[in-house]
Amino acid sequence: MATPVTTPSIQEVPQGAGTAITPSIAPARSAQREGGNSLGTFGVKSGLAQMLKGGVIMDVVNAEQARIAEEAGACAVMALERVPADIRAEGGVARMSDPQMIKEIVDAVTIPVMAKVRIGHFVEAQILQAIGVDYIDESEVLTPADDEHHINKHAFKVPFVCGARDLGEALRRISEGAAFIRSKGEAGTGNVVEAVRHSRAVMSQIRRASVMNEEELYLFAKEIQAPFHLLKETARLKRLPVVNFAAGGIATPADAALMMQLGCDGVFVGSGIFHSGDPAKRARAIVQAVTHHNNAKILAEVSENLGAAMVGLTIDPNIKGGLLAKRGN
Ligand SMILES: O=C(CO)[C@H](O)[C@H](O)COP(=O)(O)O
Repeated sequence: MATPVTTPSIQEVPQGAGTAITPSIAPARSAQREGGNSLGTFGVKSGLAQMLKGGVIMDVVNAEQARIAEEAGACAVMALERVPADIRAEGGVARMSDPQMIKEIVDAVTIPVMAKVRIGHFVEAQILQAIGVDYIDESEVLTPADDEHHINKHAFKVPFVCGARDLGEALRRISEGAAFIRSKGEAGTGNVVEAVRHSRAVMSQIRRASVMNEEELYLFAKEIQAPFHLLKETARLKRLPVVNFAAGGIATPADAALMMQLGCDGVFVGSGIFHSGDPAKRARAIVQAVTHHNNAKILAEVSENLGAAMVGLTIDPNIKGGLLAKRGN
């Protein structure tokens, strides 16, 4: 398990959710696996996610890659059969990965293991919870199973991560029980522009909300289709009430540092590492870049001689595989 990086700071949680407490990550994982029933509150789930702050979460498709990620300093891995660039290139229906393959990755590392389910596919989520993954990503990278409903994430003990393009989308996911938000970006492109767009959108809407009075907040909640109580809490905190990572298209140490300087709490890197010339070196460099995101000298050092970066794609409406970020709303 990862060494805790921060102490959970969220004191107020979504209506109907449990009480925030300071969690210990290891008992939470073992209790989840043993089917314990006392760890499912929103406070615990969002508190566990706080421990990943300042870290890099890397997509891995086998135990060997998971070990490389852990040695490079990843704070967690995302276990999946195909990284987004391959899902995009190969097409077809992308589903939850084989539980056996996920279990091999869980057994290979000591850091938390995440795995993806299709949007709305609550049975895939039941399966991942049963095999003891640490976090579930209800992800637009997989083919949606339900084009109207997301999973009721309050019904699960395991914390969920969800993607968002703006503040309204982020708060709708939190109201469904997401304990961790990430930008959608445009996964599998190696192009950071959409992650920048989505993270800037969330942050500028939070800045606007933070100076509104209550009447204005009611109107803004209607405009962005966000639950009022969550918008009010976000305005008070001047940040999302859960951790907010960047994801989708991050391929270089400079991309990762850019997202951190824009105010993200950490980054996901999928295709960018294991589709590059020297995955171990790039993985270490991206971890260093996130840690030292404000130090241009260190950023220059870690950016040297990394070998080939993944080939990037221009994002246009005819992009192969379509725009993944448009899935789910
Ligand atoms: O869905 C994800 C985060 O949960 C992916 O891990 C992430 O978006 C990867 O994208 P990319 O391959 O562009 O880095």
